[in-house]
Amino acid sequence: MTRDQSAPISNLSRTTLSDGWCRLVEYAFDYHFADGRVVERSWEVCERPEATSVLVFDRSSRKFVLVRQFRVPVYAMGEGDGFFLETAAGLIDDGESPEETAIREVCEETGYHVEELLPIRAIIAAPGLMTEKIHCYAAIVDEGMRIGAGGGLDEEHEEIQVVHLAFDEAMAMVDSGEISDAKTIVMLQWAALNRDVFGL
Ligand SMILES: Nc1nc2c(ncn2[C@@H]2O[C@H](COP(=O)(O)OP(=O)(O)O[C@H]3O[C@H](CO)[C@@H](O)[C@H](O)[C@@H]3O)[C@@H](O)[C@H]2O)c(=O)[nH]1
Ligand SMILES: [Mg+2]
Repeated sequence: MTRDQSAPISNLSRTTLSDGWCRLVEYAFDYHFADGRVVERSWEVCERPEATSVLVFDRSSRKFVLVRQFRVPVYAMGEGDGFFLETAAGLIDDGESPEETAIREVCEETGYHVEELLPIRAIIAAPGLMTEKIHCYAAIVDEGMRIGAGGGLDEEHEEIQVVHLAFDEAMAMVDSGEISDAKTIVMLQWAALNRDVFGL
Protein backbone atom coordinates (compact mmCIF):
# COMPACT_ATOMS: atom_id res chain seq x y z
CA MET A 1 0.00 0.00 0.00
CA THR A 2 1.28 3.49 -0.78
CA ARG A 3 -0.04 6.83 0.38
CA ASP A 4 -1.56 7.36 -3.04
CA GLN A 5 -4.16 4.70 -2.30
CA SER A 6 -6.63 6.12 0.21
CA ALA A 7 -5.68 5.78 3.90
CA PRO A 8 -2.02 4.96 4.72
CA ILE A 9 -2.91 2.14 7.09
CA SER A 10 -3.56 -1.62 6.93
CA ASN A 11 -4.30 -4.49 9.35
CA LEU A 12 -6.57 -2.34 11.47
CA SER A 13 -8.01 -3.76 14.69
CA ARG A 14 -10.14 -2.06 17.35
CA THR A 15 -10.16 -2.83 21.06
CA THR A 16 -12.66 -1.15 23.35
CA LEU A 17 -10.84 0.06 26.48
CA SER A 18 -13.80 1.73 28.17
CA ASP A 19 -17.47 1.99 27.23
CA GLY A 20 -19.00 4.60 29.48
CA TRP A 21 -20.36 7.99 28.45
CA CYS A 22 -17.44 8.20 26.06
CA ARG A 23 -16.26 5.06 24.29
CA LEU A 24 -12.48 4.82 24.35
CA VAL A 25 -11.15 2.52 21.63
CA GLU A 26 -7.58 1.54 20.85
CA TYR A 27 -6.90 1.37 17.11
CA ALA A 28 -3.91 -0.82 16.22
CA PHE A 29 -2.64 -0.69 12.63
CA ASP A 30 0.35 -0.75 10.30
CA TYR A 31 1.22 2.78 9.16
CA HIS A 32 2.66 3.11 5.64
CA PHE A 33 4.95 6.13 5.28
CA ALA A 34 5.16 7.87 1.92
CA ASP A 35 8.77 6.62 1.56
CA GLY A 36 7.64 2.98 1.85
CA ARG A 37 8.52 2.27 5.48
CA VAL A 38 5.85 0.47 7.50
CA VAL A 39 5.57 0.72 11.29
CA GLU A 40 3.15 -0.79 13.79
CA ARG A 41 1.20 1.92 15.58
CA SER A 42 -1.68 2.33 17.93
CA TRP A 43 -3.93 5.27 18.78
CA GLU A 44 -6.54 5.81 21.46
CA VAL A 45 -9.70 7.28 19.96
CA CYS A 46 -12.69 8.63 21.87
CA GLU A 47 -15.69 7.58 19.77
CA ARG A 48 -18.57 10.03 19.98
CA PRO A 49 -21.94 10.45 18.31
CA GLU A 50 -22.40 13.38 15.96
CA ALA A 51 -23.70 16.61 17.41
CA THR A 52 -25.35 19.83 16.32
CA SER A 53 -25.00 23.45 17.33
CA VAL A 54 -26.98 26.54 16.36
CA LEU A 55 -26.09 30.23 16.26
CA VAL A 56 -29.47 31.73 17.14
CA PHE A 57 -30.18 35.37 16.27
CA ASP A 58 -33.27 37.17 17.61
CA ARG A 59 -34.17 39.77 15.00
CA SER A 60 -36.54 41.52 17.46
CA SER A 61 -33.71 42.48 19.81
CA ARG A 62 -30.98 42.15 17.16
CA LYS A 63 -29.06 39.93 19.57
CA PHE A 64 -27.43 36.54 19.37
CA VAL A 65 -28.79 34.00 21.85
CA LEU A 66 -26.09 31.94 23.54
CA VAL A 67 -26.11 29.63 26.55
CA ARG A 68 -23.92 29.47 29.63
CA GLN A 69 -23.54 26.28 31.67
CA PHE A 70 -21.12 24.54 34.01
CA ARG A 71 -18.76 22.33 32.00
CA VAL A 72 -16.79 19.81 34.05
CA PRO A 73 -13.82 19.56 31.62
CA VAL A 74 -13.53 23.36 31.55
CA TYR A 75 -13.47 23.37 35.36
CA ALA A 76 -10.90 20.54 35.27
CA MET A 77 -8.67 22.73 33.08
CA GLY A 78 -8.67 25.38 35.79
CA GLU A 79 -10.60 27.85 33.65
CA GLY A 80 -12.24 29.96 36.35
CA ASP A 81 -15.47 28.62 37.82
CA GLY A 82 -16.15 26.25 34.92
CA PHE A 83 -19.16 28.18 33.57
CA PHE A 84 -18.79 28.39 29.80
CA LEU A 85 -20.52 30.43 27.11
CA GLU A 86 -21.47 28.56 23.93
CA THR A 87 -23.98 28.33 21.15
CA ALA A 88 -26.86 25.96 21.94
CA ALA A 89 -25.72 22.41 21.18
CA GLY A 90 -26.50 18.80 21.70
CA LEU A 91 -25.85 15.25 20.69
CA ILE A 92 -27.90 13.60 17.95
CA ASP A 93 -30.23 10.99 19.45
CA ASP A 94 -30.84 7.64 17.73
CA GLY A 95 -33.19 8.08 14.77
CA GLU A 96 -32.88 11.87 14.67
CA SER A 97 -31.59 13.90 11.73
CA PRO A 98 -29.05 16.65 12.53
CA GLU A 99 -31.74 19.25 11.72
CA GLU A 100 -34.25 17.63 14.11
CA THR A 101 -31.65 17.61 16.87
CA ALA A 102 -30.73 21.23 16.21
CA ILE A 103 -34.36 22.37 16.47
CA ARG A 104 -34.98 20.28 19.62
CA GLU A 105 -31.82 21.47 21.36
CA VAL A 106 -32.48 25.15 20.61
CA CYS A 107 -35.93 24.79 22.13
CA GLU A 108 -34.72 22.88 25.21
CA GLU A 109 -31.80 25.18 25.88
CA THR A 110 -33.00 28.64 24.78
CA GLY A 111 -36.81 28.35 24.64
CA TYR A 112 -37.05 29.49 21.00
CA HIS A 113 -38.97 27.51 18.39
CA VAL A 114 -36.89 27.42 15.22
CA GLU A 115 -38.58 26.95 11.86
CA GLU A 116 -35.69 27.29 9.47
CA LEU A 117 -32.03 26.37 9.76
CA LEU A 118 -29.30 27.79 7.60
CA PRO A 119 -26.41 25.32 7.29
CA ILE A 120 -23.03 26.84 8.16
CA ARG A 121 -20.78 23.79 7.97
CA ALA A 122 -19.84 20.69 9.92
CA ILE A 123 -16.73 20.97 12.04
CA ILE A 124 -14.48 18.26 13.47
CA ALA A 125 -14.04 19.15 17.10
CA ALA A 126 -10.76 17.47 18.10
CA PRO A 127 -9.25 15.50 15.19
CA GLY A 128 -6.39 13.96 17.17
CA LEU A 129 -8.60 12.73 19.96
CA MET A 130 -12.18 11.95 19.06
CA THR A 131 -14.64 11.26 16.27
CA GLU A 132 -16.99 14.11 17.16
CA LYS A 133 -18.44 16.01 14.21
CA ILE A 134 -20.62 19.02 14.97
CA HIS A 135 -23.19 20.13 12.38
CA CYS A 136 -23.41 23.91 12.71
CA TYR A 137 -26.37 26.06 11.68
CA ALA A 138 -27.65 29.60 11.97
CA ALA A 139 -31.28 30.29 12.87
CA ILE A 140 -33.12 33.59 12.84
CA VAL A 141 -35.96 33.87 15.33
CA ASP A 142 -38.11 36.63 16.82
CA GLU A 143 -39.65 37.29 20.20
CA GLY A 144 -42.90 35.59 19.12
CA MET A 145 -41.03 32.33 18.58
CA ARG A 146 -40.00 32.22 22.22
CA ILE A 147 -42.28 29.46 23.49
CA GLY A 148 -40.47 28.53 26.71
CA ALA A 149 -37.86 29.66 29.18
CA GLY A 150 -35.16 27.31 27.91
CA GLY A 151 -32.65 26.33 30.55
CA GLY A 152 -32.26 22.68 29.62
CA LEU A 153 -33.88 19.51 30.89
CA ASP A 154 -34.47 18.89 34.59
CA GLU A 155 -34.23 15.13 34.09
CA GLU A 156 -30.70 15.61 32.72
CA HIS A 157 -29.86 17.97 35.61
CA GLU A 158 -29.15 20.77 33.17
CA GLU A 159 -28.91 24.34 34.45
CA ILE A 160 -28.51 26.54 31.44
CA GLN A 161 -28.56 30.33 31.46
CA VAL A 162 -29.72 32.04 28.27
CA VAL A 163 -27.47 34.97 27.32
CA HIS A 164 -28.39 37.63 24.74
CA LEU A 165 -25.47 39.46 23.11
CA ALA A 166 -25.31 42.15 20.46
CA PHE A 167 -22.98 41.40 17.54
CA ASP A 168 -20.30 43.85 18.71
CA GLU A 169 -20.44 42.51 22.27
CA ALA A 170 -20.10 38.92 21.07
CA MET A 171 -17.19 39.74 18.77
CA ALA A 172 -15.44 41.69 21.56
CA MET A 173 -15.81 38.61 23.77
CA VAL A 174 -14.26 36.43 21.06
CA ASP A 175 -11.42 38.93 20.82
CA SER A 176 -10.85 39.05 24.58
CA GLY A 177 -11.09 35.29 25.06
CA GLU A 178 -14.27 35.48 27.15
CA ILE A 179 -15.79 33.34 24.43
CA SER A 180 -13.30 30.55 23.88
CA ASP A 181 -15.49 27.69 22.69
CA ALA A 182 -14.31 26.63 19.23
CA LYS A 183 -17.69 25.99 17.58
CA THR A 184 -19.03 29.30 18.93
CA ILE A 185 -16.02 31.22 17.61
CA VAL A 186 -16.35 29.54 14.21
CA MET A 187 -20.02 30.46 13.97
CA LEU A 188 -19.59 34.05 15.17
CA GLN A 189 -16.77 34.56 12.71
CA TRP A 190 -19.03 33.11 9.99
CA ALA A 191 -21.60 35.70 11.09
CA ALA A 192 -18.96 38.42 10.77
CA LEU A 193 -18.34 37.33 7.18
CA ASN A 194 -22.07 37.06 6.43
CA ARG A 195 -23.57 40.01 8.32
CA ASP A 196 -26.23 40.52 5.68
CA VAL A 197 -27.78 37.16 6.63
CA PHE A 198 -28.69 38.71 9.99
CA GLY A 199 -29.40 42.20 8.64
CA LEU A 200 -26.38 43.51 10.54
N1 LIG B 1 -20.39 15.09 28.96
C1 LIG B 1 -21.16 14.27 29.69
N2 LIG B 1 -22.48 14.47 29.67
C2 LIG B 1 -23.25 13.62 30.41
C3 LIG B 1 -22.68 12.60 31.18
N3 LIG B 1 -23.68 11.92 31.76
C4 LIG B 1 -24.80 12.50 31.39
N4 LIG B 1 -24.58 13.54 30.60
C5 LIG B 1 -25.64 14.39 30.08
O1 LIG B 1 -25.72 14.36 28.67
C6 LIG B 1 -26.40 15.50 28.24
C7 LIG B 1 -25.74 16.03 27.00
O2 LIG B 1 -26.41 17.22 26.64
P1 LIG B 1 -26.44 17.71 25.14
O3 LIG B 1 -27.05 19.08 25.17
O4 LIG B 1 -27.01 16.67 24.24
O5 LIG B 1 -24.93 17.79 24.73
P2 LIG B 1 -23.87 18.85 25.19
O6 LIG B 1 -23.19 18.38 26.42
O7 LIG B 1 -24.44 20.23 25.20
O8 LIG B 1 -22.82 18.72 24.02
C8 LIG B 1 -22.63 19.71 23.04
O9 LIG B 1 -21.64 20.58 23.43
C9 LIG B 1 -20.40 19.94 23.68
C10 LIG B 1 -19.42 20.94 24.20
O10 LIG B 1 -19.19 21.95 23.24
C11 LIG B 1 -19.90 19.25 22.45
O11 LIG B 1 -18.75 18.51 22.78
C12 LIG B 1 -20.95 18.33 21.92
O12 LIG B 1 -20.59 17.88 20.64
C13 LIG B 1 -22.25 19.05 21.76
O13 LIG B 1 -22.12 20.02 20.74
C14 LIG B 1 -26.35 16.50 29.37
O14 LIG B 1 -27.63 16.63 29.90
C15 LIG B 1 -25.43 15.85 30.37
O15 LIG B 1 -25.83 16.14 31.66
C16 LIG B 1 -21.25 12.44 31.20
O16 LIG B 1 -20.67 11.57 31.85
N5 LIG B 1 -20.55 13.31 30.43
MG1 LIG C 1 -26.28 21.01 25.18
